[in-house]
Amino acid sequence: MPSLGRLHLITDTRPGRDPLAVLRAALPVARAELVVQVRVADDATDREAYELARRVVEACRPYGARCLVNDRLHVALAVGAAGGHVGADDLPVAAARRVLGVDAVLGATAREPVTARAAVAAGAGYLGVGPCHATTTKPGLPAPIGPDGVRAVTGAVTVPVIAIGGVTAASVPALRAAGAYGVAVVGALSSAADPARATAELLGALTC
Ligand SMILES: Cc1ncc(COP(=O)(O)OP(=O)(O)O)c(N)n1
Ligand SMILES: Cc1nc(C(=O)O)sc1CCOP(=O)(O)O
Ligand SMILES: [Mg+2]
Repeated sequence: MPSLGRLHLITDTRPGRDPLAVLRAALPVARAELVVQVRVADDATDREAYELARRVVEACRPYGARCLVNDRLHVALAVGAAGGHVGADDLPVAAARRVLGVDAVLGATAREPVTARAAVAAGAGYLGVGPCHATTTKPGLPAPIGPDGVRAVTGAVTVPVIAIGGVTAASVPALRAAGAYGVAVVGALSSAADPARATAELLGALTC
């Protein structure tokens, strides 16, 4: 199985955003280093999630980039995505693993070492760890854990840790120094004036 990409782009489906335009800008720059996580609003229909995920899988294919689907694992299976991502309100990790199968990419959210170890024992292949910094993209999150919180998790597991929450190119070096394998972003690409350039900056920070 190919190694996990280091730059995870999470789709921004808030009103006025164009997640496919951001994806089309990022793909030629990041290619197989890009993982696209299709994340839709809770009140989006399965049909809407399916249509977006189908288009993302199609766009990723020529670049060797992989698509994951957040929460809705039946959509991941239906579009032939590489896998999915689950958190505390979603299917338990072991159940998600049974749904997706042994070869799928399965990510789980973990905010501290105990839940991180439990998620890995249950079958997670990578962990989404955060929020690293303050973010306005998702309400209701706990306080930011910063690079020290990321370090606590990376010290407890051997799977790749993807740092999330308020991540920018400027914050990547400290997160890498804390042991993060990669980062997941919404705003750093979706709100960028030039998403291709922002992709290059994030990648540069991730790979230096
Ligand atoms: C890479 C990554 N990390 C964490 C999350 C958050 O997942 P979750 O806690 O299930 O919250 P929702 O995204 O479903 O609102 C993520 N999606 N990706
Ligand atoms: C979807 C999500 N989950 C988070 C978590 O910490 O679990 S933070 C987040 C949003 C990340 O968006 P941005 O890059 O714009 O801060
Ligand atoms: Mg979730």
